[in-house]
Amino acid sequence: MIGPALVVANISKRFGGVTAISDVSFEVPRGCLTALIGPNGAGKTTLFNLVTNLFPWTSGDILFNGASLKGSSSRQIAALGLTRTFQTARVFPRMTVLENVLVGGHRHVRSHPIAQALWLPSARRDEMQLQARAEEFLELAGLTRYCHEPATDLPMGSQKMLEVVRALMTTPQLLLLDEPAAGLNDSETAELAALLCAIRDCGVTIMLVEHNMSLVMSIADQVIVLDVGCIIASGNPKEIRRDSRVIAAYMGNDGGQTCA
Ligand SMILES: Nc1ncnc2c1ncn2[C@@H]1O[C@H](COP(=O)(O)OP(=O)(O)OP(=O)(O)O)[C@@H](O)[C@H]1O
Repeated sequence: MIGPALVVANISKRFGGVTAISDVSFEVPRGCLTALIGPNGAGKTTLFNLVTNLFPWTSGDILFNGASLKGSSSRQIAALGLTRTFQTARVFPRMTVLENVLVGGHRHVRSHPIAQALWLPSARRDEMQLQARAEEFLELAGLTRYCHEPATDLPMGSQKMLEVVRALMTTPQLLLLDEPAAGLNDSETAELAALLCAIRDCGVTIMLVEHNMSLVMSIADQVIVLDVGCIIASGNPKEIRRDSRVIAAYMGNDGGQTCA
């Protein structure tokens, strides 16, 4: 596949009198890690919600692999290979870590439902392949030792990693991660950074919304900065770090965020 993975073209979104996104255009290059940053209320999550069609946009278009996502349901978008995680970790309680990961892969089981119900060899083969893939991803994320633990017993950082691993089981082409480092300590953040780089290096395109600037600046290939629904800057981390509009936007924010 050639061309950008995602094209956002002149997208606007209004909620009543509030313009949350105003004529925003950008491209997400294939195989790269793009970070979407901006002060609180800039419109980052709204943009993710538009890409995954949680609600319709007011004008413009969003193309995934060259085709418009307009009118597609969230389920159809997921089937195209676009997977997202949410700000708060959503692990399934009463399931182990491994079971949580397996849930993410069941859409890809090819055996016939009757073969699955009767536990025929084709179904057993599918399940074994799925489990092998899940174990591989858990190892990549350093979660193997928790495999058979209840997922809710994991520390928050590991639950966030688990969510990313479960998303990987859907074989995404584009992974949208909403604040994956929120609530993580420094060593958990470093583990997450390593996991995201490994995923990107496997060819998966990643787009993340993130407030942790040192994480963004250390792993992003491209950074897009939103402020009050508009793009105020885009470029590589080096360019963004010294952009006066970005510095001004963050200096005016009370959240104590710095663009270091
Ligand atoms: N469902 C909604 N109904 C009305 N207004 C909304 C809705 N969702 C978002 N908004 C408004 O859109 C603007 C952008 O919000 P959004 O949550 O996208 O910002 P954000 O950059 O993700 O912020 P944060 O970093 O705090 O999560 C805000 O003014 C917000 O109040």
